[in-house]
Amino acid sequence: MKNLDEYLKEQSRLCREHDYITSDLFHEHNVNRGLRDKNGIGVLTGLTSISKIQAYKEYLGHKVPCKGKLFYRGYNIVDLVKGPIAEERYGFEEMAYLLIFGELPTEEELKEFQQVVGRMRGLPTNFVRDVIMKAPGKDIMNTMTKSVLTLSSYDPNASDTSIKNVLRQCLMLISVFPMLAVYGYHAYNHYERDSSMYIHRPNPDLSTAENLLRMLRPDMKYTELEAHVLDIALMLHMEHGGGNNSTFTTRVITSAGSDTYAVIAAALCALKGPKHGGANIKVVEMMQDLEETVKDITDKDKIRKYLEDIVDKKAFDEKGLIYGMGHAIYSVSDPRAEIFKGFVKKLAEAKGYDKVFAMYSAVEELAPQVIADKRKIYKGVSANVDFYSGLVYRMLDIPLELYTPIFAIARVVGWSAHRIEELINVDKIIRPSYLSVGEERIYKPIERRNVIELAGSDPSKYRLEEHFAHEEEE
Ligand SMILES: CC(=O)SCCNC(=O)CCNC(=O)[C@H](O)C(C)(C)COP(=O)(O)OP(=O)(O)OC[C@H]1O[C@@H](n2cnc3c(N)ncnc32)[C@H](O)[C@@H]1OP(=O)(O)O
Ligand SMILES: O=C([O-])CC(=O)C(=O)O
Repeated sequence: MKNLDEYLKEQSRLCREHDYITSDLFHEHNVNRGLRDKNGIGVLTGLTSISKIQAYKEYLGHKVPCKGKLFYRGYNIVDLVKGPIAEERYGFEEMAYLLIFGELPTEEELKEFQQVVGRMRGLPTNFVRDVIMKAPGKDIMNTMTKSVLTLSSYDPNASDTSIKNVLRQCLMLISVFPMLAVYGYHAYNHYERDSSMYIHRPNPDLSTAENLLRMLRPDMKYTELEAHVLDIALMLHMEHGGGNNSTFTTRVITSAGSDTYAVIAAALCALKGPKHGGANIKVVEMMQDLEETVKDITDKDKIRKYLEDIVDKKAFDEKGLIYGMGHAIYSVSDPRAEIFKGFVKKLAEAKGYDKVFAMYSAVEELAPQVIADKRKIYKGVSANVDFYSGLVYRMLDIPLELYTPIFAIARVVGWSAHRIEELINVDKIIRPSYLSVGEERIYKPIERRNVIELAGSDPSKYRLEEHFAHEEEE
């Protein structure tokens, strides 16, 4: 009897042998891997009016990469972020109203919406004790998924997919996501890391960003600046079209008729992947590893060498990826990374993080060159939204474990809008096709499976005759 490790090693070889499909076959059958062509343009699978991403422009009859632009319900994200900053108010709730209901709210509509969200920001009796505190773990995205699925048990109308009911469920989830994330972190911090635990209740009169900091900090204190920075980060992460991995997951599972809890739990599982929202944790870990490896973080040659080692799968997690770089759609730039960079610079200066900021800037400059040297680049690579977000959270003293959950606290709004749009417009299950490139084989009884066919005999003919004989008998 082999030990489990040996068994798994051998059996994995079988998986690789039988599952490997050569790149030529994808090419031959015109299959766009990852549902995208080489230019990064996705296979068209749906229509949406929730947001628009522009990464190409027409030039002399050709599509050429351009600076990225993002629109929520037709409004440029740059203007949407600038508005609340200029008017010194929090923008997350306003953007949520816009994304879900399709128009900017009036003052009264916004106030009413804020009250609804504030009122819904409560968990069922003993939910924190009975669910969140049980089996806590470092992976807060998994903790949140568990909590979302368990919330369905407390909802007598869990499987009702009418728009009114789904809207209620979505608004409730948007409201409680900060609690699921922060309390999940406190449970982990206490039970796994032996720190003190405190559970602060949210204040219904405060914004999502303020509540998040209030519940996170032991003394419930935060500065206006900190809450506004977090609010901007939330606004930038709320929505990104129907095709991003977690939103597409939302649409796929919605199309199967599943309930809101199942759909949002699945979207969380998609978002946490290190190639998607989980990249924000990876960026910070990679930068820490860079600092430790390179020592002198002002030496650009050493930084370049480190990045080359990453792409050659010799450094960091040996996956060959420089996290926070590259995007499925954007090429020249991601507008959100640019907005982030602007205020990260100011915050870094104010908080004494100048050197760290310079290191990020160096990676931002060098990584596209290194990737272009070592990979086949068709559309260009630049910093994405996950590149600077971790540095912002670090400067806000937010623990690493909460970086991807913060992304989820924002993106649950986009998922909700897409779930509702899918329910309103489409009643077809999403079911693309896969071409089978495997051969048909004739069943062989178990006692004959290790019989070696005689030299000179044609095993396929032999099996075929046997097959027909079997059919005749029937
Ligand atoms: C919120 C978000 O989801 S934003 C994205 C967050 N993810 C990350 O930051 C992880 C790092 N980045 C990546 O893994 C990728 O850039 C993705 C998954 C985002 C997009 O991947 P793709 O669509 O395949 O990118 P693209 O088509 O531009 O890739 C072209 C080539 O550059 C490589 N490449 C792209 N980004 C990177 C990167 N960050 N590091 C190393 N190589 C990269 C690809 O592997 C590919 O090379 P290959 O054809 O030799 O395998
Ligand atoms: O669109 C994508 O592929 C990734 C994503 O969610 C984002 O950039 O916000």
